[in-house]
Amino acid sequence: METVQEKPALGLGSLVSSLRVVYKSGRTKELAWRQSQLKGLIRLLTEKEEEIFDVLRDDLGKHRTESFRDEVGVLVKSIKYTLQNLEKWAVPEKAPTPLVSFPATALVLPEPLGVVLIFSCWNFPLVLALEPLSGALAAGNAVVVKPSELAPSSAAFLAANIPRYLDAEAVKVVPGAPEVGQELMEHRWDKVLFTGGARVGRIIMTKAAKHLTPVALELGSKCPCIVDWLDSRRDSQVAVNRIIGGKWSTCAGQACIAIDYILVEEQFAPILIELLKSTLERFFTKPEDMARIVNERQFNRLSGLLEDHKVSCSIVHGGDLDPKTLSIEPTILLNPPLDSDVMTEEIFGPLLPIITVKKIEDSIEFVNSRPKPLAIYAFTTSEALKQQIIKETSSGSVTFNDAIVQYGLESIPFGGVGQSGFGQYHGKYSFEMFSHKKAVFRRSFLVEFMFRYPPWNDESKLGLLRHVFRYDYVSLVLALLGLRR
Ligand SMILES: NC(=O)C1=CN([C@@H]2O[C@H](COP(=O)(O)OP(=O)(O)OC[C@H]3O[C@@H](n4cnc5c(N)ncnc54)[C@H](O)[C@@H]3O)[C@@H](O)[C@H]2O)C=CC1
Ligand SMILES: CCCCCC(=O)O
Repeated sequence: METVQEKPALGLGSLVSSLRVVYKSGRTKELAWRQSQLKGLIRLLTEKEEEIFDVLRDDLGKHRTESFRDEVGVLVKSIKYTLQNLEKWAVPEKAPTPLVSFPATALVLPEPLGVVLIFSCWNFPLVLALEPLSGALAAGNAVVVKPSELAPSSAAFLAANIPRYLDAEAVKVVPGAPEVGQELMEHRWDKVLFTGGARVGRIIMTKAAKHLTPVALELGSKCPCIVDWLDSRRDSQVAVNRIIGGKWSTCAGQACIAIDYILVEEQFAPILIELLKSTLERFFTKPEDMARIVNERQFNRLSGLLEDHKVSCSIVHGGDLDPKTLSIEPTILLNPPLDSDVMTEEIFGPLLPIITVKKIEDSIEFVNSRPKPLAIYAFTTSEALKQQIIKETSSGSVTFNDAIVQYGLESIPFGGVGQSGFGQYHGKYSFEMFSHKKAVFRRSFLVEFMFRYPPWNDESKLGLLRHVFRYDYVSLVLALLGLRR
């Protein structure tokens, strides 16, 4: 039988082995342990709030208010929701049993997977590590978290504080370069959750295949925002507020569920652009009102998207870039070429192309002609258009008349579909992502249906089986009494 040869480790093999020993002790399975870990996370987030604001400012230039909204606040709310519901989620579900197995009982028992690995991304370095971590702990696993090296202050914060607030033997933070991630993937895990780009996602899947390790991939995409004409001036302003919130106000658009581009009927584009411009001027009055670009590589990638002359000619607002501060002002493009990189690659930054269509319904074909996105947004009061979008498009989620805030719902799953990823988490979905649903079936010796066994010497057993599988109790009893075949 082929054995997977583990390559020489960066000393991580002993880390994985130690976690398996801790998991085998059984303590992570205890409900009290799980609850204590969740309470530890809440303490970490509340007691260290100021330090968290500092590291998010260091890594991404996020204002403390934005950091509370998108990371600390949303995390504490989510973990409290898990704590409130964990006991209920952990209870086995009873399942009905068929007549053929009478008498019997069946249930579905959630059990932890074992030792799991979480890769988080740099743009929301706390929430993308601790949201899945909370689910893995709630499910009773031992966990390794590999934060991104592109948010070094946040990674260092997690490495220093997770052992102080959680069970340091059962929860490990392994910061470091991609090579550390490569090395971690040489080992067998009971589940890997990867958040990041498709390029690395493929590497993760390839390495996981050696050990048949189940993987969840939370990847990126181009999230469209369909903007229908809104009769009310107030609704139009609210829509523009929320479009800005779903783009520039959330990590400067460096978000997997940020609005990537807008689709709008051509006659309404000028009105929309003017409203966007006036609102941007009110929202962003000083540099710290918007996060910066994470690093020079991403800055150069984004400025490269504007270098194409046909694209730069399509700029109708913004376009200023400052390599010294890695900041790019909110930029709006009107009908850049559809074959340009800005319309074919995930933007993941503060550039917003507006594409005009003849009829708003044409947006659906436009969206469907591209890979399935993580999120679709549509601002409309037309129920018909909403139903058409729900029925005729496919995406990780669809949000009407807002953007990005769907991330804050613990009650609905978060995750991609198709090339935007697979595996869903948040709330109970996080618990389920890191649980195995074990079927438990109990039979009695009391009743034995001999007609389930050979010798098949006549058709009578077939007749009885027919009655049993049809739940035809009367025919079964009459047949057993010899009064019917
Ligand atoms: N679906 C979601 O929840 C999210 C998706 N994303 C997506 O992530 C992308 C941005 O992330 P990127 O800068 O591409 O990060 P990345 O994909 O390069 O890195 C992500 C993580 O993988 C690790 N890593 C990098 N190379 C590795 C390797 N060869 N082996 C093992 N681990 C490795 C990194 O250290 C980091 O922890 C965008 O496409 C964005 O849409 C970002 C945030 C959330
Ligand atoms: C608001 C928090 C969003 C986190 C996931 C993302 O869009 O990258």
